[in-house]
Amino acid sequence: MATQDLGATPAVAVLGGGVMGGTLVAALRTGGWPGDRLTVADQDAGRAAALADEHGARTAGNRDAAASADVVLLAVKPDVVPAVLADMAPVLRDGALVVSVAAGVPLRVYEDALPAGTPVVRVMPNTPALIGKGASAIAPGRAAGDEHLALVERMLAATGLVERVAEKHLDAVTALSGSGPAYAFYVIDALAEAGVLLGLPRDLASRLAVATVEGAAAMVAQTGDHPVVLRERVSSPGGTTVAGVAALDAHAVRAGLVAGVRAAAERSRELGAG
Ligand SMILES: NC(=O)C1=CN([C@@H]2O[C@H](COP(=O)(O)OP(=O)(O)OC[C@H]3O[C@@H](n4cnc5c(N)ncnc54)[C@H](OP(=O)(O)O)[C@@H]3O)[C@@H](O)[C@H]2O)C=CC1
Ligand SMILES: O=C(O)[C@@H]1CCC=N1
Repeated sequence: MATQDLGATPAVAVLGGGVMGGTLVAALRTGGWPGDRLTVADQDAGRAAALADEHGARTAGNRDAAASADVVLLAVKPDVVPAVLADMAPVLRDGALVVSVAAGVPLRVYEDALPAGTPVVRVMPNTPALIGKGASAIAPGRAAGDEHLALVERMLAATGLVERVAEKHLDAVTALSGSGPAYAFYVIDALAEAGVLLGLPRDLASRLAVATVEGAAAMVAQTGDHPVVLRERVSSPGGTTVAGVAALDAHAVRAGLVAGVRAAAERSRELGAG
């Protein structure tokens, strides 16, 4: 199989212009990817056109987009992946890289459907990628080398943290950071609602909840201290925080979060089973 010139700016086709496809198109453009090296396809042509217009990209159908791309980025739902692969396999350029963000779908599904030797990289991003605060993990298929991982990292340069992992970790990554923003939004909403319950104006409660979660996350990142150590520093003996944390424990909030992440990982495995 020929090798694409991955050193220049490869032509990228994004198949699926929904939440994550749109996020990645925006991140590519923010990272300096030229609009004329981006093609967007979606089964809803109007959605593809709106996304392409917003970012100065082109549109095409799945097949045409894939046929002219050096990198085909799949951002369709997991159950749609097999049909999209079957459609694009005959037209894929020699050496083209296939990247997919679909939750759960194993690398072997792509490798079995595409021409032998096609390099495939799975990515599990999350929605804060839109503002450069994302957390993504990338895992290579059998034919994907360091140059392909480096290219995917280049594509994700404007999204935030990118970690290389083995595929066996992707269900856990999906459950933790892929779905994770939803848990954080859930916590922020609950904290703000509790403030309202205690009589704070809603907008004030919301600003305090957001700043508190943002500040706590930044403190873990910047100090490198373990969250337990930082929690102890907030907790004066006999004070308000130990009373609050004891109530969280009594309501099994920690166990609930662990159960939530485990349930999401299980669902990721189910999605992969087809
Ligand atoms: N949202 C997130 O936070 C994350 C999502 N992902 C993954 O990203 C993928 C997309 O998810 P998300 O963006 O949320 O979903 P969306 O439903 O927002 O986007 C999927 C898009 O693909 C379109 N589509 C459906 N069938 C086809 C087809 N055959 N060819 C081209 N486009 C098609 C859909 O159109 P229509 O709506 O008409 O069906 C829709 O516009 C999933 O595999 C998911 O696992 C990964 C990490 C995080
Ligand atoms: O909910 C989902 O299935 C996708 C994958 C991770 C985040 N959203």
